[in-house]
Amino acid sequence: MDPAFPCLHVITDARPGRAPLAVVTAAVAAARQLGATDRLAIQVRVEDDVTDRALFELAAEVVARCRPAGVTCLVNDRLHVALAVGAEGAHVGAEDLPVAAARKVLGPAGVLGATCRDPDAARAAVAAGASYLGVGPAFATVTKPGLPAPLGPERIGAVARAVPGVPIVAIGGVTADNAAELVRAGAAGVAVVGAVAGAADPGEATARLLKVLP
Ligand SMILES: Cc1ncc(COP(=O)(O)OP(=O)(O)O)c(N)n1
Ligand SMILES: Cc1ncsc1CCOP(=O)(O)O
Ligand SMILES: [Mg+2]
Repeated sequence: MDPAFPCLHVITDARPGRAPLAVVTAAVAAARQLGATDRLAIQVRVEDDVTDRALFELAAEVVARCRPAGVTCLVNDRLHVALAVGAEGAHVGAEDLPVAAARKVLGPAGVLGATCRDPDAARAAVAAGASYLGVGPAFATVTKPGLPAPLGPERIGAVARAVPGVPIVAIGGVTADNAAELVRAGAAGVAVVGAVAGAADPGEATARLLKVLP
């Protein structure tokens, strides 16, 4: 697996009342303080009713904070915005462009994540051009409604074994207290919303996660 692949994906929470840019600034600063900016990715994720213009403006500000620090920036769902802001890549799921189409839009060099929940879907997504896989929900989460039952570490490990060498990013209910269990099961890293965006001190929360990840 690529040692440079970020093991911590902090996903923005742009719901009303949240402060995504303050969280991103704190997370990048925490990673910089640990000399771990190459282990951090920021995924810009907004609710579906947010306009492309609003997402573009947010993502451009995130890239402006990530690029100088060497932090990877990914954009959720909307490939055209990822390209427009010069992000390293994007993440797609079942309601987004199919992986092969997303790869075509992104080009061969982009980082393309795909959501999977089982070994067959994982093999198909990698064959279609996914660079890494987001697998979950690992544990119960209230951040995203309507998800299937949690997979747990074992089933996330089964997905990882199906696609050797492809980074598996576990997502859903992940915290600094359960992240190491997911890595032991086979995940290359984790993605979080609430554990950082909902923390009283997002920088400290980022540091705690980086300290328990490979
Ligand atoms: C790292 C990572 N894994 C999974 C997801 C979920 O993406 P998706 O299935 O497209 O759902 P939305 O995030 O669009 O609601 C993710 N964003 N990141
Ligand atoms: C977008 C998404 N996809 C699967 S779980 C999830 C939300 C994860 O949020 P949290 O880290 O707060 O559980
Ligand atoms: Mg999506």
